[in-house]
Amino acid sequence: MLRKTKAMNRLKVGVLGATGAVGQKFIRLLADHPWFEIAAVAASSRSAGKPYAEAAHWIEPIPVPEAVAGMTVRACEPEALPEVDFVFSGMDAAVAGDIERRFAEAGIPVVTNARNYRREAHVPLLVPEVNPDHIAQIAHQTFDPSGRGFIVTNPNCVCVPLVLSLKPLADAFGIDSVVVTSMQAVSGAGYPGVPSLDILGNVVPYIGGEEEKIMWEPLKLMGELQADGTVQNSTIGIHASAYRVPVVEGHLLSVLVKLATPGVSEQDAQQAYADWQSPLAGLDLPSAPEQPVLLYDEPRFPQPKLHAPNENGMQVTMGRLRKAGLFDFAYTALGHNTIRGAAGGAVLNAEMLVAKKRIRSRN
Ligand SMILES: NC(=O)C1=CN([C@@H]2O[C@H](COP(=O)(O)OP(=O)(O)OC[C@H]3O[C@@H](n4cnc5c(N)ncnc54)[C@H](OP(=O)(O)O)[C@@H]3O)[C@@H](O)[C@H]2O)C=CC1
Ligand SMILES: N[C@@H](CC(=O)OP(=O)(O)O)C(=O)O
Repeated sequence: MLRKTKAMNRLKVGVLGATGAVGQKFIRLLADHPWFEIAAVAASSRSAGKPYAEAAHWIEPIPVPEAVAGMTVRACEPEALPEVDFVFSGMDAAVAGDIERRFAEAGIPVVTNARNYRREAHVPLLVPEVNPDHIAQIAHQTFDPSGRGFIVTNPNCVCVPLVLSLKPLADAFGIDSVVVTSMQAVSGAGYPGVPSLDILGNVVPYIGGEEEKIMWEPLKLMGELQADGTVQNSTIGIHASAYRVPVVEGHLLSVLVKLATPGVSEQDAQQAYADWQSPLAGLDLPSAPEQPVLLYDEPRFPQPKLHAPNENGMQVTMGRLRKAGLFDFAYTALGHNTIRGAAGGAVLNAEMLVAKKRIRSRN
């Protein structure tokens, strides 16, 4: 259930990569969205021309939404989606770069989950509760001289719970360094993903390319926007180790943090979480969680099975905040990887872009 918000004429959206694991999550989240209406679904030439329900190997635990099931899948080309106001992208990163650029050049805003443009100098890497000011980077993009078309990205699915859980500490005390170990759900690898013989009853201590993203993306997310539209990356030191574990949904993180302020007590740290205010409060965005970060007292919490679905999968949960020997604090954090860390994060980004009047109806 989305939050009830003020009624508006729904914007027409296209979903690129609509048949994939993330694409299906978009379809599910958008099926009853109060601001957005799915006008078109698109995927590779393997799927184009087929009814959506036939082209997609549907893995969501609800039936394919009726309004989408019979839609004909289109090619991922701007000319094939003339009626859309903007597109979401859940395309394979191997092809997303060129295709997303073509949509932006054609004047169609792209809100993407793929990794291709995250490091681009003028492309926002956005978590709206953490760096909403980075939206101003859009004005410096050169994809479309008219300024209508642009690209906004959401981060890697580990980085979302990492930066959201660090943010209250960063605002109150500053952060010197972080060591994070991620225990990542199999759904992060898409479908069919990790072979069952590799992951059942097992842990795989390597996910290709993941640690590099976890060590870099938070620096941009927590960096400072400059007048020329670039971001001066944060200088926080981050070390990451990424593990694949036999969990279906929810990436669990073990985090060690050294603060920039000495002598912070456990009570002060807890108070920082209690006092922290989301910059989204009052914006009335349909997918925004009431409480973006929830810190549990119960030492057995959070757990992926119990808490990844909190607030429709959009809340980051934390627990076991405690003093830690060589560092200042240790804690556990959890985020729903395919919702908050992927499609849901992108939908929230689009809602923020609508609220900031960066996305509008093209008619
Ligand atoms: N799974 C996750 O938790 C997360 C995934 N991501 C990113 O999201 C993206 C999608 O991931 P996921 O859904 O798991 O991947 P899938 O492999 O399940 O889906 C890929 C999608 O891309 C489409 N596609 C493939 N080739 C082309 C092409 N040449 N032209 C147009 N469309 C094409 C596929 O269409 P078709 O069905 O026709 O082949 C399909 O719709 C990736 O970039 C991934 O890195 C990011 C964060 C988390
Ligand atoms: N690598 C992530 C999913 C993913 O595709 O991430 P990214 O969007 O950063 O490439 C995982 O396995 O859980």
